[in-house]
Amino acid sequence: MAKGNVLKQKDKKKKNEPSSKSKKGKSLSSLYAKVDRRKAKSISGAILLLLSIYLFIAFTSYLFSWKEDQDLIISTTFFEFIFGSPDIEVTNWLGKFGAWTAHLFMFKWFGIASFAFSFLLMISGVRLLLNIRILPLRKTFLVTFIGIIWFSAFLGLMTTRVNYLGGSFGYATKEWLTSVLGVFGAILLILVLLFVAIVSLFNPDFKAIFQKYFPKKENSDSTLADNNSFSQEEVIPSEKEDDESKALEDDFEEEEYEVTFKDDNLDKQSTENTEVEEDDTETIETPEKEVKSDDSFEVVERKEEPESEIITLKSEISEKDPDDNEFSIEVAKSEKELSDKDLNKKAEDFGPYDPKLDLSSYSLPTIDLLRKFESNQGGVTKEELEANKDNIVNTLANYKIDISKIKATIGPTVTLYEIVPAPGVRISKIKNLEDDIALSLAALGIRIIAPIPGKGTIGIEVPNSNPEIVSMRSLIASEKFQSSKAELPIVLGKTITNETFTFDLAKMPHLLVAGATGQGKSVGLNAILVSLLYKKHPSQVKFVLIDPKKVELTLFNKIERHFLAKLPDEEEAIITDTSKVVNTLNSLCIEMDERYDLLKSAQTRNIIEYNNKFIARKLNPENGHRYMPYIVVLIDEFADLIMTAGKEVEHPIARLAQLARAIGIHLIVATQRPSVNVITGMIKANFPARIAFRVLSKIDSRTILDTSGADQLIGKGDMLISTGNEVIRLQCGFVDTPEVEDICDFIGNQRGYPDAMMLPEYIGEGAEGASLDVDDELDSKFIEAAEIIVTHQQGSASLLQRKLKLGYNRAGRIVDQLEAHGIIGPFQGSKARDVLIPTDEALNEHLNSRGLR
Ligand SMILES: Nc1ncnc2c1ncn2[C@@H]1O[C@H](COP(=O)(O)OP(=O)(O)OP(=O)(O)O)[C@@H](O)[C@H]1O
Repeated sequence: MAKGNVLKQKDKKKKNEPSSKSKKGKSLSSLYAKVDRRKAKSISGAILLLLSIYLFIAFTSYLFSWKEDQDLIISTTFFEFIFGSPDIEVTNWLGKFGAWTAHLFMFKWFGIASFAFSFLLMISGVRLLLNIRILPLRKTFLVTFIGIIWFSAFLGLMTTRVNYLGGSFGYATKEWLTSVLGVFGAILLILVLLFVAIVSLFNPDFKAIFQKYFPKKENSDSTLADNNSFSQEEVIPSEKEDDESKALEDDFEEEEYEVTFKDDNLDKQSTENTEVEEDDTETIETPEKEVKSDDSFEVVERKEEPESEIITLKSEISEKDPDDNEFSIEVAKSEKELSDKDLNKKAEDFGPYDPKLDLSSYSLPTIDLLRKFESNQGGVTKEELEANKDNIVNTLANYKIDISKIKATIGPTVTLYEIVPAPGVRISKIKNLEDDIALSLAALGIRIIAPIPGKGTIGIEVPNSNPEIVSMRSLIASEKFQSSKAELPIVLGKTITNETFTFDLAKMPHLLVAGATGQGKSVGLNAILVSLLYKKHPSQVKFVLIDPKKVELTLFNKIERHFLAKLPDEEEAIITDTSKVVNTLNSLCIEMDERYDLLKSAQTRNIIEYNNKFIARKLNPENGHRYMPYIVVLIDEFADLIMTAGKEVEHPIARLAQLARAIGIHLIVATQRPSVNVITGMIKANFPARIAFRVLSKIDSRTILDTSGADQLIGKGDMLISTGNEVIRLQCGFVDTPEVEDICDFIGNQRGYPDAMMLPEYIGEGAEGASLDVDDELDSKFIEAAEIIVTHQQGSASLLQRKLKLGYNRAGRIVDQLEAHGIIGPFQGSKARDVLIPTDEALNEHLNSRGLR
């Protein structure tokens, strides 16, 4: 900040105090700003809605009244018609203006397609007035405008003169098109345009549609349908094949591509074999041919062993046509090429996996949800600077410390006076005078940094008498944050040299936050969450929020379906109950272990490499691979947890803190009471990055930062952050509860996932159901699980996890129970277990005979 800007008039000062009295004024002004914005939105929304209704009625009425009104409108000008003789009587329900508007839209412009304008006004109005998002606006406008033009042109073709069907536009288009292309050509062009528009806007799967309405005979199954398919769903039925190939080769990539180009093989095979058919009628293996001629044979083969069938086909071709060497070689060649080239081509054709696709219309919160603090710019007057400087110099002079230079850097809440001592002055001498200097400056929160690392000067931080609020808005809008390429970018505040302070949580990799009550800890935590919400898509990061105080984080409930993760079967995503905290932390440990397994099987070292590989479609989801969002675990009031659950909490936290960095789980642990029995050695050792708001004693400061200083902060967001090697003083960005609420509303009102992200299930030792065993009570989902296993003929726990949305442990237990009841075979290493019951009917009988139903 330029010095000129900083030196503010004293009379402005009072307004800048964020607390108590002035807080009221501030929140009022921001309230006005908000109310004004809302008002403007509501008013324009209401106007659009009314316009929409007006147009709709005018257009509808026009359909009945156009004959009577048209003469009146055409025979005169607009002004004469509207303002001229009151004797002119129109039939339109909305009078002259209604008649004229409808005439304009329906007759002069686009005909009956003009109704779409009313529709567009309606969805815009509802969006502004009620903040309800019926449809994505941009796409709807695009589609509707194209639709209007097309319809008008299409209906124009049907008419012989200008009328309300296609309007003048439709008629003119028809005239021109028919003169250029003739009637038939014009119709053809219009239909082609429709097709092009549909394909480019919606890209429908014509094959699927065709199959839906003209299903193949039960036997023809997937031969042709699968030709182009590479989607995850469609690969699912072939799980059994996967399992077999798993046994052969652990390499998931190859497996995936086998599934992929298998289909193309069939395609190619079919064309090639059709040629065979011409030459040699003996080659009955032609898939297409077989579909037609011998359905049952083909189906059995295809359903159960499509892959091995391909192999059979290959060998049969080469074996059965030994004379036709040329032809055989051709087949072999093309297959080799497929196995190498198609592999890459498929991935290229299909494009990389896009984790955001499920919520592709998601938009990041807009900056206007955050408040401006323009009228609250704090600052330091020249007199204040002079007075402080004189005080420092005099105090030091009293102790016979000479200084050769002094320089002031003004920050948002603190001014840093940098002193260059005269030669021969011992630094420790100045440091020891900390309290005396503070006394003579009559200010709280003096901090002496002797020396400032890397500068060779001694710093004395003196709080400004009129601290400035650092608005979250200014931080989020800062270029530094916006251009940040960090995985988990966080903007926390401004340094005392007024630089925006950003960091990457993924690199920290965990944060310990401490501060006495009322010093800005909750605001700081909100600032961290808000930073992530302003940068990340719901598919990229999930929060686990633990809030024993029960009130601090409730606002974030609204973004449950977008950003939160929770235990299965839990109603509330935000955890307030200590016993559930233990389960959640242990569940996170399970998630961590699972992620490590996945990383290992993908031969990657960390989440970034893993996700990149997944995005490049080199990992097969059928083998349990999935895109991994980062998980940020935020624990507010850690002391409470340690007091109630002790080691039970400490142990999983220490484990996560030690191991979770590579797999994208990051902890933020906050506490009011930074005593050694809360922040134990084990916790401390694993949290190199620590934040301290003001604490009450030097001891507390040492407990958190390993150095004093936090006890001398001035509160209200004044903080120190230690990243292991240096301690930086920051003024934390201020984000108020209504702002957080607005942001959560903004996100919550958008389309979300069906549910919060499910963490793996963890059942603690003493918890209900822990003793559930094969011999004991069956799991409530046992029957459902058995049915799924038998229907899919695949005995795998991951299938159950997916289909029944179960945690890892519970699915594992159900699998054990299924084995005990003879429904699936024993564990076979990497291969899926055998399913011992062939059909649903057999399963029914089996369950009945054992009295399980
Ligand atoms: N960064 C900031 N800038 C300006 N004022 C702040 C800032 N942070 C906090 N404050 C002021 O301090 C008050 C208390 O902050 P906050 O609620 O975050 O404290 P806390 O440490 O979380 O307290 P507790 O632990 O009791 O919840 C806020 O209402 C606000 O007026």
